[in-house]
Amino acid sequence: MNNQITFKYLWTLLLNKKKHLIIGQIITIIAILISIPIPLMLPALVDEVLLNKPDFFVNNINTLIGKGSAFYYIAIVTICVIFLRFIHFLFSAIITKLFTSIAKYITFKIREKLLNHLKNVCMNEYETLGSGAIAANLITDVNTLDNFIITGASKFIASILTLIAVSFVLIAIHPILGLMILIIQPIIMILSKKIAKSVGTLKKEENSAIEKFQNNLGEVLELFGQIKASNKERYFFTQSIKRAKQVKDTSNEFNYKSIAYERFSFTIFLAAFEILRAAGLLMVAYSDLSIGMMFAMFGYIWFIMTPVQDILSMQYSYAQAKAALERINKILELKMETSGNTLLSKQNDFSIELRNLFFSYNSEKETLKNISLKIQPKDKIALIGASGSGKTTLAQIIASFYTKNSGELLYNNIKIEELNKESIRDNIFLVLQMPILFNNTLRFNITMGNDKIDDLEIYKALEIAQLKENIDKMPKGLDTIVGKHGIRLSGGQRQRLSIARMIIANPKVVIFDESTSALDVPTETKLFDALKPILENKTVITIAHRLSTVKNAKKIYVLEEGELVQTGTHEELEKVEGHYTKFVKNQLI
Ligand SMILES: Nc1ncnc2c1ncn2[C@@H]1O[C@H](COP(=O)(O)OP(=O)(O)OP(=O)(O)O)[C@@H](O)[C@H]1O
Repeated sequence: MNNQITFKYLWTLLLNKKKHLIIGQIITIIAILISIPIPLMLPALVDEVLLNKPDFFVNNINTLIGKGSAFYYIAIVTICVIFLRFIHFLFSAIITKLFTSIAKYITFKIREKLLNHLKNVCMNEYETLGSGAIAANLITDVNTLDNFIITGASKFIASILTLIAVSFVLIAIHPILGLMILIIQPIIMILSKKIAKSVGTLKKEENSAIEKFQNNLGEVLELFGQIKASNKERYFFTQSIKRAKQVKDTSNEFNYKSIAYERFSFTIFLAAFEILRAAGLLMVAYSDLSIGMMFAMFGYIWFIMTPVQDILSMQYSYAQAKAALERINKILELKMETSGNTLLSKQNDFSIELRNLFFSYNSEKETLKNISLKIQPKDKIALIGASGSGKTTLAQIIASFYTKNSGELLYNNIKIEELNKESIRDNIFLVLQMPILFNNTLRFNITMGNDKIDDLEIYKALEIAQLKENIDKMPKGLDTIVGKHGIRLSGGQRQRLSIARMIIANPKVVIFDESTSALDVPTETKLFDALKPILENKTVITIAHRLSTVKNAKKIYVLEEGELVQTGTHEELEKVEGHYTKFVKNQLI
């Protein structure tokens, strides 16, 4: 799929920052050139000053500054080394700044692409992944890519260049010892990497055990009262103890083995270092390698550790990035909602018609089967049925949240496929039983962030929704923060807030999905009395379990296991023995 994020796509984004990239690479080369001679400079003085064999450094100091004592030469070279180290640091900081900005640009572009796709994804598709997985993709997986880009764009090339430059220096000083270092050192590091990998597996096992323990503990503590009430302490706490034991076992395994492996790997490195040191001494004894250059070569053994490590970790970082890309692309694979060009005007009333409509959330079960109905403008209809019969689903299909599987859905005799989805949702308001609120002010939740709506209008809506009194009592009034999901409001307050939101939105069609179930009967009656003039000119679809709420509807539809089984007025339906009469009898009981 060409919409996917591939390594090629990352490369294209990288090339958008070509200027930064080129400057970064040039500064990297300069920084490498500055750092390469550092391990060589002071050891060279062993030969030139201590063993009295003046060469490059002493000769140049003599010509440029003048002759002096051993202290004088050592001091000058030390100052130069320290100076070079600071300059190298300065360049490294610039490089980090440049490459970080490139990586952040790319990760921002990826997040932007994902969010732009997500905003147009179908609800049915969205639910296949769920908010948790999507959030993890957008945060953790994109961070993994960020890490890969920084490693790849800056460290990888720099490490290869450093290794090439050091190889030249080592082979120029002493080819045999140089080659030995260049071969043995990476082998040791590969070995340590392998050891680290097995420690990584143990760490994963420990993390998984901790996660299971944490989830179990969280649930047990949250449901402590429930567990006590059902006398199930022994069962639940035995489970928690079992999980705690798994944490003990895996942590124990990881802790001692990780320390042992770490020390083992360092010991192997030191052993190799000793072998190279011995080889160095032998080269001094049996070849033309000077003592000073031998020390310099030891310095380079430490020097190449970082670039070798960076190159080796590139493989790991690449594998991680590949896995992260696969997960990220799952978001981009979610099908987008299609939207037509025809607008459903807010000025004109419209009918809603369903013809042989089928819908399912998943392949296991059909939730709505062969639904056909027509709702005329300003109709007042009711939808009843047992719990799980598909009422909310039907309401959400009408409000165009979900996409039907087959059949037809028409607004004003225009097929949904031809209509602009935004214009449908602008005209249809679904008042839910459990409205989800933003953790923001009451004002924000009522206006949905539309600051053109003034407080006067909000208060009017609140008065109709029977919520004004409650809000007047709150010290911060409309500026009260409602908490996550509206936790600081009661269920009934949340429902009335959603009704106030509907009044402000002023749609053509209102669907009440058990939207007043948390209200007491007097408040509900007052609310619907106040709403009467507002609803008069609107199409109203009411989903309710109370007979009193549905009785006066112009038409009542009865749903049973996703099928429309009865249609008619209260009086008509009452006459035939069937689902509706059962519903009425249940109410009377
Ligand atoms: N998001 C979803 N994903 C998968 N299945 C769902 C989803 N929402 C509802 N269902 C299933 O679809 C069926 C119909 O659910 P729906 O909520 O439409 O019923 P309902 O008649 O409104 O029930 P209630 O009166 O209890 O609100 C149920 O079997 C339910 O489990």
